Amino acid sequence: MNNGIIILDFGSQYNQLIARRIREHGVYSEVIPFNTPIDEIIARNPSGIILSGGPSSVNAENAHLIEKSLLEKNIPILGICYGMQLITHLLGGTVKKGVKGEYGKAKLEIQKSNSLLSGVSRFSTVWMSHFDEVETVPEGFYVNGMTDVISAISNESKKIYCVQFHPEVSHTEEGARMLENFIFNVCKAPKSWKLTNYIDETIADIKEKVGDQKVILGLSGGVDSSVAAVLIHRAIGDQLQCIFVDTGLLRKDEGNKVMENYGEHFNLKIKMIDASERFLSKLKGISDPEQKRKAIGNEFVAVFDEESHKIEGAKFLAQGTIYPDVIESQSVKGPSSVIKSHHNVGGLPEEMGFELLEPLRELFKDEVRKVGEELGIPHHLVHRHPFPGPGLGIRILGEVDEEKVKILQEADDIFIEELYKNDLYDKVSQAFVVLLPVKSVGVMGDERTYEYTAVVRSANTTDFMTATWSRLPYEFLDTISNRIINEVKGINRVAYDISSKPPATIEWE
Ligand SMILES: Nc1ncnc2c1ncn2[C@@H]1O[C@H](COP(=O)(O)OP(=O)(O)OP(=O)(O)O)[C@@H](O)[C@H]1O
Ligand SMILES: O=c1[nH]c(=O)c2[nH+]cn([C@@H]3O[C@H](COP(=O)(O)O)[C@@H](O)[C@H]3O)c2[nH]1
Ligand SMILES: NC(=O)CC[C@H](N)C(=O)O
Ligand SMILES: [Mg+2]
Repeated sequence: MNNGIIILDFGSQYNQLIARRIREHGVYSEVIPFNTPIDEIIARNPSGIILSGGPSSVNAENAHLIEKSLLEKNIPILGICYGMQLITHLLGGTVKKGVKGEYGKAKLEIQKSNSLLSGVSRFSTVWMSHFDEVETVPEGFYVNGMTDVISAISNESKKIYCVQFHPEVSHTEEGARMLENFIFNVCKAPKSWKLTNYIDETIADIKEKVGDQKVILGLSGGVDSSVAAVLIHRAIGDQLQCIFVDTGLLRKDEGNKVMENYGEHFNLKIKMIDASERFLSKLKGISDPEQKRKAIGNEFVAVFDEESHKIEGAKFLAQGTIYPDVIESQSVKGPSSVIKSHHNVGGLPEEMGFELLEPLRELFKDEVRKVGEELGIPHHLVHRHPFPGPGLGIRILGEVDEEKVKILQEADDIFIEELYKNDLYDKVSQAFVVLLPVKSVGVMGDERTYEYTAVVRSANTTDFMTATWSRLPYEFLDTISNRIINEVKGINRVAYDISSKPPATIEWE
């Protein structure tokens, strides 16, 4: 990571965003746990270190602390929110509980500019989320800016800068400039993060690591596994064997499309396993969402395990793990409650006996897409909406059977086709149809009908943690509804989901 920017993770929700913003400037950045030993941090030779925000309070008994000596290594430091409070606390200033805290927008007034705030207007809007506040600043520090509280302080000779607001979120008007000032003016970080270099280096690494052994990979046709497959194929060609499991719960014609797009076009060796009967029989009689997810997840592991051991001499298991998956699994944010059990190959048991190969584990999703495009994967494939492992199994509410799968595939296909036709697909983050186990009365051609209800769902989001429903044009919704009701036998009513996340979730189960 030589010369990149290290972000010490104290549990803020925005850490990934900071890293992405920095990488967008061509500077490498990574998020590591706050309690990483100092030697390890120094060994990475960072150009600068950012101490993130976090839920803890510096005065609390079990506060997340670091050794003060990290602030004395002559490496530029930026403390954000909790990071500012921590620096203040460690260097002899004081932090107290605020009276009401500041949440959301606040007005920042700059009183004394510095290298971090250079070029920032005297008054600007910043975004806050804190309760504690700095009461007195450490010796040698100046107050550079105020909201209702002390909001920017620094000690320029020590190259330590602190802000109480979050420069990484877009609601902080001049936040981008501040981060840019930090990485270039203060840290003098080199612009050495280029995806083309990453591709070349990764291909060389894979070649060296794999030698003349075989690699297997679960290919879903989704973005991550497909980009991983094409990248690995570049490195080792036919030593890569892909396994594509047709769970019977995929979108219309998905199997053929995967074989065509990646088998024919990219010459990947793909073994397609038709396991639809196995999955459908395991789902018989189950209508509880969590039980369905578990049943599908277990069957997936069973099928994958059997098939992978049929491939002689396979030593490596490749996965499309990406950086957010890595950060989420190591974050300090304790265990959160289980809303849904997500399943994917990341959940494959360790005792399968393969060595892991994860060539995308340092990349964010938008970077994975760029790598895909560099490798020649067409735009519409690398910009596909995510599709969950359990597939249509969790979009058919209640018990799943073959007939319902067919009905849903047809309806979903119409929706997606129309989104592309109307140039809307890339404007929404995830769109699909859900089939309800609810029948209602309708009238078609003077005949009474009694059929299922379909719900059209489209969400806009950047991180899939929060989302709003897409404001699709009425005329467009009208087209969808007409086409689905007229063309799909079994559906006589269409509803549009206008719930945001939270409190709803994107999927219905
Ligand atoms: N039908 C399938 N056959 C083989 N492997 C699969 C299948 N479905 C999922 N997987 C494996 O599970 C992993 C996780 O799935 P996930 O949906 O998170 O990622 P993805 O499908 O690669 O990308 P995206 O997030 O764009 O859908 C995939 O990378 C793939 O290795
Ligand atoms: O690979 C996956 N395996 C799963 O089991 C799974 N469940 C939900 N999702 C996807 O996660 C995102 C957030 O979904 P929710 O708002 O419904 O929790 C959305 O993009 C969902 O499609 C899954 N992806
Ligand atoms: N967002 C933050 O980093 C908050 C810091 C600290 N927990 C506070 O409430 O002041
Ligand atoms: Mg997927």
